[in-house]
Amino acid sequence: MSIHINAKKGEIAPTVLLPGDPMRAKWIAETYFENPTLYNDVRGMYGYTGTFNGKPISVQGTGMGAPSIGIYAHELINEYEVQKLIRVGSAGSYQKNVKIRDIVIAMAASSNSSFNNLPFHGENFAPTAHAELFLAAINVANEKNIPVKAGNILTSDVFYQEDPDYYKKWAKYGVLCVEMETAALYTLAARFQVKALSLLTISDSLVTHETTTSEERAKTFKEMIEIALAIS
Ligand SMILES: O=P(O)(O)O[C@H]1O[C@H](CO)[C@@H](O)[C@H]1O
Ligand SMILES: O=c1cc[nH]c(=O)[nH]1
Repeated sequence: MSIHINAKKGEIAPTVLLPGDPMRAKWIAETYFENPTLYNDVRGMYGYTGTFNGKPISVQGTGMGAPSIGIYAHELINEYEVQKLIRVGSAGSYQKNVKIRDIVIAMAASSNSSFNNLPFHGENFAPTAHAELFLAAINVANEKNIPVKAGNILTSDVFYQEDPDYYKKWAKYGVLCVEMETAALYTLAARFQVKALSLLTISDSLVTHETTTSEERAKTFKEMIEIALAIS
């Protein structure tokens, strides 16, 4: 057992899918896993292990923001020897051509979070996807005819920005969308030499102010989960 996960050693698979929402973890386990077993309910942050096509796989809710995913990723890697961490999240679009329901694969994660500033003392570490996982995800998307966009994203500590135009400075540099965890995940994966990738589905747009219903989100999350499972 670790501080935030009450699983025994060996109960978590070497590959873990990481949604922010613990209810999405439950949905993924119950929809896609064979024989899912709940291994964690500490703080309601559900974690399940099952198999997919006979291969062990886990899914663990991470909560929202860099500090929260930082705790779960750290414990999964260091206490449970997880080797492959695949975030399956939602994000807000920063570009006109990144539309709601689109899937974005995060090549890199810019950030306004202090998560990376603290260890690097103000110098800049560039958090990037694991190249092998990134290429595998692009190949699966092509094989399955699932359109995806890939590029730089923003990991933000703030969901409700005071300035409604805040997004524009990032958009100008080609940043595709905003979410709240990937930079921390990629940095920890680099630190502990494991593989990480973030797959994101656009749930709303900062540009057009469109949003998706929960039903629509579940439907498009399906394609993102299909990619994640295929590279797991
Ligand atoms: O849908 P999830 O994975 O939680 O991701 C996004 O949604 C949350 C904000 O609503 C943040 O965690 C953000 O990163
Ligand atoms: O962090 C997030 C996630 C979805 N939509 C946003 O606007 N921000």
